[in-house]
Amino acid sequence: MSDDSWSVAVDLTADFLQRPARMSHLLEKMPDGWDSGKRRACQSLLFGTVRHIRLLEKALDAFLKRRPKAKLWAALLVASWELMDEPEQAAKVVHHAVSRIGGRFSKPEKGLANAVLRKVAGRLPELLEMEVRTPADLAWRYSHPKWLVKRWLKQFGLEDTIAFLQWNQSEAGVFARWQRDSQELEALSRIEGCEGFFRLRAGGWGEVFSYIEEGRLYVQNPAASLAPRLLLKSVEKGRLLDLCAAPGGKGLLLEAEASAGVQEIVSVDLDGPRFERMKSNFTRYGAKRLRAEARDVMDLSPDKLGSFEGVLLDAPCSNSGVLQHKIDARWRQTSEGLRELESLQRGLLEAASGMVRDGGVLVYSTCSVDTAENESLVSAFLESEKGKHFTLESSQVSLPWRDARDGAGVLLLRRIG
Ligand SMILES: C[S@@+](CC[C@H](N)C(=O)[O-])C[C@H]1O[C@@H](n2cnc3c(N)ncnc32)[C@H](O)[C@@H]1O
Repeated sequence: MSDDSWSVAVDLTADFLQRPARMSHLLEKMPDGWDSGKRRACQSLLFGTVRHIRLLEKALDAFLKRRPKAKLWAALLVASWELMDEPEQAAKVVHHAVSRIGGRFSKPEKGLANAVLRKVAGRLPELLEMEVRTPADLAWRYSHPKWLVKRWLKQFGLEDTIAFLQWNQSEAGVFARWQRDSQELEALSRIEGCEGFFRLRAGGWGEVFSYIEEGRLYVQNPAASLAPRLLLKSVEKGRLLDLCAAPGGKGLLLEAEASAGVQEIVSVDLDGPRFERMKSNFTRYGAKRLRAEARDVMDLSPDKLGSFEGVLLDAPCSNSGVLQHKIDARWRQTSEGLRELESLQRGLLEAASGMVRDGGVLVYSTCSVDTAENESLVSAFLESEKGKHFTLESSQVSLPWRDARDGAGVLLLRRIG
């Protein structure tokens, strides 16, 4: 690993500690001229450190009277992640980290790093082997906010919550689906139980890259198929409405799998960069039946767009089902923010319901595993003035630790009058 990759990983970790920004935004700060090897090395250090941040902090805090200034603290965290990742290389890791720290910080700071990292190398295996059960212990062991752990303990119980936390801490796989002209590739292996989806083998990017660029292969988690496929089971002809659609992943699946009787799919999202990305995805993937409309779902009415046989609402959510690959998201949530989200989801569901024609179906979906954002939200809608025209026909939940794919909630409602 180059000193550059290490040093930039330290700077980006310090940035993250100051404000838990999205990882994708932090990665944009890597120097332009870097080759893929340097990028990969830096990203892997940053992701490992951020994913395990509370555990690494706990290991270090035990040997420090107070935390040092931000950049040195970040350097110690990155080095501690390396110790956790490669325990058998501890002596080498400490040696490299101390010499890099010596190149950036003062002599006493180098001395401090040397003393602390040697102790951390011994402490980390002990922490990893500890049996943890309380919300506070689970929170540091698996690096999640305590309030989220408590919430999940209430909903899933101890065993499943631990399995969920462990899932979030494991490295995310990459999955893909052929949009058109599928072919057998070494880099892609079939996934049992999820028709049409493939797992990308480690080191396989080189082989698939051109297919993605040409608009043939779409990177997508198998859980993303649940909502569009449930909708398509109920609609064989007419028009479909794809709400909260950008960047267009579920819309593209609708386009690829809808029967010939479906003439048009209207994909709606707010104007902005995500909408533009959706439009260019539709062009790149040659999606002829998809029409992108920049609109606010709250302002939709059948007067403008007509009504639809099938409506898919993929509501913005807490992302609790995709924390394995959105490793920063857990730190950007608050319980207050969740309540605001639930109220937005309720508003969007009510607005979406107005677009379904008599006898038609509405699929509500999120990438959250929380009942409050899925089943409970839909139950409350069914009790409301608008909801009394609908009945719940089916619902599915994808639980990552059980189903080995992203989490999701998918509920199908039918308009009965
Ligand atoms: C879960 S993402 C959608 C992912 C998308 N369905 C896909 O499969 O690629 C939620 C989307 O909701 C959109 N959104 C949020 N509020 C909206 C509103 N009032 N009107 C339209 N779109 C909205 C966001 O811009 C975001 O793109």
